[in-house]
Amino acid sequence: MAEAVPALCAPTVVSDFDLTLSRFAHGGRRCPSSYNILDNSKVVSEECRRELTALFDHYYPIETDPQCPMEEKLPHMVEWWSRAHDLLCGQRIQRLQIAEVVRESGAMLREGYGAFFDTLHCHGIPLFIFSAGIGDILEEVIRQRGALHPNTHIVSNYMDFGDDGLLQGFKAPLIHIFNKNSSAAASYFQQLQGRTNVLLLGDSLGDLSMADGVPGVQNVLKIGFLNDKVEEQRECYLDSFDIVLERDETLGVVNGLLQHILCSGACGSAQGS
Ligand SMILES: Nc1ccn([C@@H]2O[C@H](COP(=O)(O)O)[C@@H](O)[C@H]2O)c(=O)n1
Repeated sequence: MAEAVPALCAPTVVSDFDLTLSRFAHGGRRCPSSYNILDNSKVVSEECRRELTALFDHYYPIETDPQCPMEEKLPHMVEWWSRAHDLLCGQRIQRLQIAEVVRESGAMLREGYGAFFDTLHCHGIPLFIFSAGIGDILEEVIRQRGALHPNTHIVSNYMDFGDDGLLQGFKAPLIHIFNKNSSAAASYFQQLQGRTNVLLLGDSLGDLSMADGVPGVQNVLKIGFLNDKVEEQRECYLDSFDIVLERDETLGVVNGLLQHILCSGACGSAQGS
């Protein structure tokens, strides 16, 4: 294991999962989000899949409408997540089926994910994944790629299984695309006290608030993956993120930045700063 970089020099990484650490597209086809992995699996009936697709077709355009203010989108997002959870809970999904569902899915992490997860682990840099997806699914995606290390902490929508092993609900609080902030992550944020630099990775404007509430933070470098509706959303993304990566399916820029930061951090500590 490489030497841990002093906390003051090293950043904390706060990242979204779906379509940020996971790919948006591959070979011209869209890759599944953690919800899509479950929706498209054999543990969901055809009828339920049709209903979930209808929800996606109705709500996704609202989620990504650059003309619609966030406050107006909010009730629609709560409605989408709640209706999808109700449908999934009617499917008799077993805890033991999750690993197989992920194995049989087309889930893909962005190119360069191995270097990304390993670098953070080796240098003792906390990785906080804040996702409005399904925690059990995304955690399994990372685990199956051998990239789930103890420096990773995930806050997401985790499934609640009953004593019979069947999905009976989702644990509170419900995390949707526009409520990712300290209210859902306050206790974990306390552990980050003293780390003043944050590298924030996201693909949605809702991801911009993910590091709000980390105590004592001085610098947040915001990197945005602009995957979809690129022309319509470019201006807004450029105004909101420090770096915007258009249709970039890799973690190359992030890995390059990490190397640079770690190199300067190590130099700084050698000079006693
Ligand atoms: N029933 C649903 C609800 C949400 N989604 C998509 O999942 C993404 C999860 O959000 P992240 O914060 O992890 O990026 C979001 O972009 C929704 O479009 C879904 O597919 N089905």
